[in-house]
Formats: sequence, C-alpha cells, structure tokens
Amino acid sequence: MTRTPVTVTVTGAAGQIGYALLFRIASGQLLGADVPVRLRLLEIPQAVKAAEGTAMELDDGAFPLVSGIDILDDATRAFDGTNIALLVGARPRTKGMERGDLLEANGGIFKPQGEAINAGAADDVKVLVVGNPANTNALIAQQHAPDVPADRFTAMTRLDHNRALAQLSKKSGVPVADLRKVTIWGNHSATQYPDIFHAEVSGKNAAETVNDQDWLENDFIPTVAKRGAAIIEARGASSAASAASAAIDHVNLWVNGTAPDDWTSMAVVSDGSYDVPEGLISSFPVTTKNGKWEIVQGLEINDFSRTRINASVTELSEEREAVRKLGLI
Ligand SMILES: NC(=O)c1ccc[n+]([C@@H]2O[C@H](COP(=O)([O-])OP(=O)(O)OC[C@H]3O[C@@H](n4cnc5c(N)ncnc54)[C@H](O)[C@@H]3O)[C@@H](O)[C@H]2O)c1
Ligand SMILES: O=C(O)C[C@H](O)C(=O)O
Repeated sequence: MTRTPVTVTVTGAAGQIGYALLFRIASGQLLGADVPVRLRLLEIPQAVKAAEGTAMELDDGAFPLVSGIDILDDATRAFDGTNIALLVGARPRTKGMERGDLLEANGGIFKPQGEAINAGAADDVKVLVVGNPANTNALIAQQHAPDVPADRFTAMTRLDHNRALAQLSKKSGVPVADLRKVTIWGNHSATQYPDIFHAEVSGKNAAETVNDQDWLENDFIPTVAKRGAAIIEARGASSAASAASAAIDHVNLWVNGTAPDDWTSMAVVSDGSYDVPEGLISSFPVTTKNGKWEIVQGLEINDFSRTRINASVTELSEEREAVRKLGLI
C-alpha cells in the first residue's frame, strides 16, 4: 500500500460508541476502502486496559487498512499529528438526566482536548464532537484551539438527521434511498428542530406530500427530538451503534462530499446565517466538497420553522453563557 496512512484519534475508545465505531473505521467505512488508517485510542487511565482489549480485537480483525494502533491516556500525545479527531469520550446521560446536567461534568474534558489539538494536530485536522452536550463541547474545544480554523470543529447531528429520515420513510412509505434534504437545526437536544419543509420524497416536496400537520407537530418532531431519551429508556443505555454509524456518515460526507442533489446536517460554527448568532455551534443544512463544508443559503423559513429554530438557538446561547460562567470558555 503506497498511500500515507491517515491518523484518526478516537477518544472514549473503550466506551460503547468507541466499540462500535473503531471496527467501522478499521474496515474503511470512515474514509474509503483504499485509505489506510493509523488509529490512536485515547482513554482515561482507568479504562486503558479495556481499550487494550478493544485493540486486541482490532488486531484479530486483521484489517488490511490498519497500519498501527496506539493506546494512550495523554491527550497531547493522542492528538499529535492527528488528521481526524473523533471526540466521543464523555459521561453519557443516564435515565432522568437532561443534557444540560452534563455541561459541567463534560466541559472540563473538552478544554484540555482543544488545547492538545491546538498544540499538535495536523494542519488539515477535522474534529467531530460526539460527546454530549456535543454542540457546546465543540464550542469549548474550538475556543481553546485559536490556531486551528474554527470551521474544523463540528458536532454531530447526523444521528438526528438519520432518525428524521427513518421516520419520514415510515410515514411516506418511501425508502430512505429516495429521500433528500432533511434538515436538523439547532442543538443536539430535545429542542432541536427536524425540518421537512425543504425535504424531498421521491423528488417531491416532503411536507406537501405528507400533508399532515398533526403528525408533523405531534409525532415526527417529538419522536426525532426525544429519540435519544427513548433509546435510553428502552436499552438502559444511550444509543451506541446508531451513534457510531452517524459519526461514520458525518466524517465520510465531510471528507468525500455530499451528493449534488442532497445535503447533510452538521453542527458548525455560525456565520450569522439564518439569524443564528455568530460563533455558536449550531446545526444547519450543509453541503460538502473537497473536504470543506458550506451552509446551504437562501432557504425560505416559514413562521412555524422560525419559532422552533429560535427556541433551539436560544438554548445554545444559554449553554454558551453557562460555560462562560463556569470559566470553560
Ligand atoms: N451526538 C450524538 O448524537 C450522541 C449520540 C449518542 C451518544 N452521545 C454521547 O457520546 C458520549 C459517549 O457515549 P458512550 O455510550 O460511548 O459512553 P461510554 O460511557 O460507554 O463511554 C465513554 C468513554 O469515554 C471515556 N472517557 C471519559 N473521559 C474521557 C477523557 N477525558 N478522555 C478520553 N476518554 C474519556 C470513558 O472512560 C468511557 O470509556 C456520551 O457523552 C453520549 O451522551 C452523543
Ligand atoms: O440523548 C442522549 O443523551 C444520547 C444521545 O445524544 C442520543 O441522541 O441518542
């Protein structure tokens, strides 16, 4: 193999998502079937042994694309020269907890990780934050990496996007493959707004095709927005395989580009588009090309959507204020 391996750092490598994610990266689903990867597994010291166990299983997978695996408990070393940083490691929400409860617990993790990325990551580093509260954790990391362009820090709402596709497919009876342009706006939380007013079902407008306002308001939106809690209730643990799958989708699309007739949802730093305050890391409809993302411009936002986008963005502003008060940014 002649290509230089891409260095991929996964934090929380011994956790549930890490376990589902690492094997898909190793098999080439993150970057492509011809792209060799060097894996860096970052864990806290108490979980290094478990990460070693995962690495043993990765060895046993005999993946031709894996050129090496390092297990580390030091962020500076883990992010040194990294091209793709998947920030998964954080304390997950348990029954009865809201994401806001996690701000303080997890905020402290993302400041040093941002600093370590700033200190040593590769010039082309791309960061995906999965650990909750993902948007604000991404903001914290980004604020501590002043030498890295802000657009390299993103948070995951592709899981919500995929959940919206699944619900829309069930309602319309049209396979996911024939759905396009669903959007998640705002925060990866219960205030998020899954929007089908610009989505397409077999090439036709989704909202018009479904034509069911009651379903939209009282079924679709709450089902998508509260799916994380429903999974925790059912499984007794937060989503893992679906979260890993969405992380694969997010990075794969970022690196390899969205289809010309579609877009994805990514939480990215706002430039003020759609009246989302500048600097917040908020979910938008995004197209990607040549490893860069762009917010889709010019969509008409009706009053129904405006109210919901505003509510989620207000929550993001409040989270930013809360982490400011905690001295995390
Ligand atoms: N954005 C999303 O759509 C989405 C979806 C599902 C889960 N999540 C979030 O992802 C995170 C991980 O979930 P999980 O189910 O894998 O949790 P988990 O508890 O199974 O694993 C988390 C791992 O992170 C490790 N960790 C903790 N602090 C760390 C640090 N400073 N550096 C490196 N590793 C560290 C822990 O030791 C643990 O192994 C949680 O915050 C969860 O809420 C986000
Ligand atoms: O909701 C959670 O806490 C877990 C995760 O973010 C999810 O959406 O499944």
